[in-house]
Amino acid sequence: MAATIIDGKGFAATVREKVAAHVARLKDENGITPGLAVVLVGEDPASQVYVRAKGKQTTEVGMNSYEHKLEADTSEADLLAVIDKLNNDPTVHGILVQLPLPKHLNEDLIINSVAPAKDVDGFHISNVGLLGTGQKSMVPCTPLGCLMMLRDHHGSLSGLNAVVIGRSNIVGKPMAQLLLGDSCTVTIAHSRTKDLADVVRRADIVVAAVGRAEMVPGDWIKQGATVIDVGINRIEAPEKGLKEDGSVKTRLVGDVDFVSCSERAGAITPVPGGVGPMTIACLLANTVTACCRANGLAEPEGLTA
Ligand SMILES: NC(=O)C1=CN([C@@H]2O[C@H](COP(=O)(O)OP(=O)(O)OC[C@H]3O[C@@H](n4cnc5c(N)ncnc54)[C@H](OP(=O)(O)O)[C@@H]3O)[C@@H](O)[C@H]2O)C=CC1
Ligand SMILES: Nc1nc(=O)c2c([nH]1)NC[C@@H]1CN(c3ccc(C(=O)N[C@@H](CCC(=O)O)C(=O)O)cc3)C=[N+]21
Repeated sequence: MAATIIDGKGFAATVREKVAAHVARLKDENGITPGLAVVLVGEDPASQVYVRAKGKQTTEVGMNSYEHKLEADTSEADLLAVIDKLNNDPTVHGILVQLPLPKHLNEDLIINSVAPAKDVDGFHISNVGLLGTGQKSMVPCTPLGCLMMLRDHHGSLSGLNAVVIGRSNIVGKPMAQLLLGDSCTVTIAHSRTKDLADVVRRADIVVAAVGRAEMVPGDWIKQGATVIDVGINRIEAPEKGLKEDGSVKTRLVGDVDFVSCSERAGAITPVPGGVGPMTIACLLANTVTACCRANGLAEPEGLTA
């Protein structure tokens, strides 16, 4: 049986509609417009694409978008000063510092300088601790988007075996916390895991967040399992021909081999059009949530974990 393809792009559009409706209400009833500030240091081309997409979608749902583009050689002190200004700006409800940062900047220090209440990425140690102890927090956007799709597909996740491949602070670890919060039996696999194939074969839910193109083959997937593919990998696609500069054209693939995995899975997210669009939609959702909390107002329903 061919798997159901989980339409992340469509789901994300629904999330954005809910966000837009809540933003409209905040404006009408409270005279407040939520604002999201994105800070980009340097000129990484992939980061520029994401930041542009975030800015566009932020304004489309009726929120204010503020972009701060800083030179690649910006000093730590100057970056901290920008963040401090945003922390104290009442028109800014969410702050996102685009990662990765240039090597000379201390990523942990920068992340922890964002006011936790405005940390719409959910990366601040305070939010990490709140999530880990089951308290109300800002939840990282990518895992939140994955959780929303899983809940929508399964209803309850209680008692299911979930395997998360990858243990990064931005995807793997918070994903595992959220699945545990929904009463899955959670295994976190990583580069030192023995017999990864065996571990994955036991999973009712597989979340792949590794960063290795198509590394999960279909024969690792238990019949009927749900596969969430977080990976975004650009690979050469000679079948598409050459670019103007003579180099080979590229295409995006995930961390799972979509063709063989979709033969065994019950449901699977595609790349592109799966987790990626949900990540940005959840960023907007977190910004509205942060704005409501900052103003002591009721939060939108169904947009948090
Ligand atoms: N769709 C979206 O919105 C987003 C997509 N991404 C994508 O998700 C992927 C993962 O991102 P991120 O978490 O930041 O990546 P990291 O590089 O921070 O982490 C990768 C993880 O994969 C593990 N790993 C590496 N090789 C193997 C292997 N052979 N077998 C098992 N585990 C392995 C690493 O293990 P170890 O810890 O032992 O080194 C590590 O824990 C990337 O493709 C990224 O582009 C990321 C964020 C958002
Ligand atoms: N502070 C911070 N927070 C992040 O959330 C963050 C970050 N830094 N750095 C980079 C990663 C990556 N990330 C993606 C967001 C959207 C898509 C996305 O929309 N992808 C489209 C395709 C886009 C394309 O065509 O290139 C899709 O999968 O359909 C992908 C990846 C957020 N990240």
